[in-house]
This record gives sequence, structure tokens and C-alpha cells, in this order.
Amino acid sequence: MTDDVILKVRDASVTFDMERGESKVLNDVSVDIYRDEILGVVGESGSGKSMFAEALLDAVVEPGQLTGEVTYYPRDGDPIDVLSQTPEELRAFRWEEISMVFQGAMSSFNPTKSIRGHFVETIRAHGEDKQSGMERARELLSDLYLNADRVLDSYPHELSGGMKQRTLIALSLVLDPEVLVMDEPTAALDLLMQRSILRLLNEIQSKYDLTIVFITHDLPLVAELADRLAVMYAFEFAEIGTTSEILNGAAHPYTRALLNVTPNIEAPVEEMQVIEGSSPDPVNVPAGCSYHPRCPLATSKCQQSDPEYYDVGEDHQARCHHWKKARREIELSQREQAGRSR
Ligand SMILES: Nc1ncnc2c1ncn2[C@@H]1O[C@H](COP(=O)(O)OP(=O)(O)OP(=O)(O)O)[C@@H](O)[C@H]1O
Repeated sequence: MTDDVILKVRDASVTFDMERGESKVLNDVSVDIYRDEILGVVGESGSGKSMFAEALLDAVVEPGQLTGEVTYYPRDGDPIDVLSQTPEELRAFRWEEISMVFQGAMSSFNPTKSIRGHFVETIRAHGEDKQSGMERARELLSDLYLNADRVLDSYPHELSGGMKQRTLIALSLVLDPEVLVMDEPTAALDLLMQRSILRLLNEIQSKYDLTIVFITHDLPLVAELADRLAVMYAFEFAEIGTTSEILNGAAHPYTRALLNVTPNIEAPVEEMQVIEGSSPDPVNVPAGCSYHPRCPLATSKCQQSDPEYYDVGEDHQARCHHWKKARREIELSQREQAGRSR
């Protein structure tokens, strides 16, 4: 792929001190995110996806403790050490460089404020010119196939779920950020609306040269959009690679199980918990490979030694001692070919 890295994450960890012990809900995650790519982050509920998203913007909520390094490389200018910014720098950074649509953010609209009021407030809070900011708002709303004037004059309750979500995307882009992080942005919408939002994101991405990090439990959905997929298991990435590498040559038994849970992009979305066994408790993550208690291929090596990344293909890594065997022995059910061609 490209060497043009926009976000470099090294050993990012999030811990909570619990009565039962230290809970590590993001475990030394390292990854490079490339400029203008769409990276899909997938995994079961509670695997640490939101923690990863929040780490990118230094937005982990107390009492969570975030450590490690996150470096942001703007198109022009010096790299920014995200985790050592002052609160004021961080406030600007979060909308102007990296913007995030949080899980459940649709309910964060203030019901007593018009949509126009939400845009004006955001533009003003960042000291931007109101007129040019509102011009951009209008353009973004129409890019998202909304009637800009009608939406701006509306109150949140007057918009449907799909309209609200698109408005939220426009709002998150109004200060022209380089990166958009979206945490389960379509979970509350029906399947058709999810698909249409995905198509719109694709268009918006290329028009504005955005880098998008799209977080979801829904692998088939994000596979339609993402250039690369990062599969999260037990608070770290089990596998990362281009979408077509992952769909056609997944090397981690967990990824192969995920693909078989939702074998076909047309199939009804099923809960991922149907993979036998349960996901690990962050206070008590299994030693060795954290997936070994659920893995059909586990050996004593897996119980003892935590696998590093193995190179399993072009721009494709997996943390499994037995990745070759996984490909040979864990068959993938018939799937439609998905994946984005650019
Ligand atoms: N304030 C907190 N105190 C302690 N543990 C927490 C706190 N917030 C989250 N966690 C734990 O962190 C882990 C990772 O949570 P995270 O929200 O990142 O998961 P997720 O993969 O995004 O799941 P989901 O898809 O359900 O949102 C979970 O085990 C969760 O219970």
C-alpha cells in the first residue's frame, strides 16, 4: 500500500483500576493508519473497539488511563504528539484535524436547538468565519443528499434517523478535518439506510480526501466500504490486512470464525457471540494467545506464548502461531465477494 501515514499508534493501552484488579481494555495496540484510506475496525462487543477509537483523539474518559504514543502527521507542518497536547490544543485538534462520531451520538443533539444552531455553535466555538462555515455546512448537507435549507431550519426531532445520522456526519466535517472516526455509526439504522450511508461515506471520502476509521461489530457491512480491516480480539488486533486479503485469505482462526458467522453479505446480520465460548474478561485475559480457549487449533504453544504478528501476505499480518493450518483446516463458507475496489 502506501507509506503515507497519517496516524501512527504505538503501544496504546487503556487501563481501569477495578476492585477485582487492573482491567486492561486496550492492550499495547500498534498500527499505522494511511492517509485517505478507509480502515474498518471489527470485533465482538466489549473487545475494545471504542477504546481504540477514543485513544486516537485522546478522548478516553476518566478513570480510564491511556498510555502509549499517538502521532498525527498533518498534510503540511510538523507531526503532532496527540497525547501531550494541552486541553486547549486538544479541543481544536478534535474537530479541525480528527473528528469523531461517537456511539449513540444521534441522541447528543440538543432538542431545543435548531440544526442551524448546532452548526453555528460549532463554527463559532472554533473561531471560524460564520458565513464560510455555513456555506460549507450547506455543501456537506447536499453532498449527503439532504435539502440543506430545510434541514438547517429543523429541530432534531423533526428529522428521521437516517437524516439525523447524515446531519451528524455533515456536522462532524464542518471544520474540514482530515480524519473521521466513526464508532458504530449505523447501528441504529435499518439495513437499507446503513447501505446508503456507506455509499455516501464513500463519495464524501473521495471528494474531501478523508481518512476514515469505521468501527463496527458488522464485518460484512464494513467490508463493503473499507480498504483495510483490523480485527480486534481481547483488546488487541488479532489480524490486519487489506479487505480482499482478509476476505479471501484470513489467517487468524478468530477472523475465519467471524467470517463464517456472517457468511454472506446478504444474510441477516447475526450476533457474533455465536462463536463458541465467550470473550475474555479484561481483568483475566488468558495467558499465551488470548483466543486459545476458544480456538479449535490451540496447542500447548498457544497456552504458553503470546504470538507476535506473523507476515501472512502482502500488507497482511496475523497473530497466530498456526496461521497456515488455520487457512488449511478452517474452511470458509461460501461468501459473495465483497470489498472495495479503488
Ligand atoms: N468506565 C469503565 N470502567 C471499566 N471498564 C470499562 C469502562 N468503560 C469500558 N470498559 C470496559 O472496556 C472494555 C472495552 O470496551 P469498549 O467499549 O471499547 O468495547 P467495544 O468493542 O467498543 O464494545 P461495543 O461494541 O459493545 O461498544 C469492555 O470490557 C468494557 O466493559
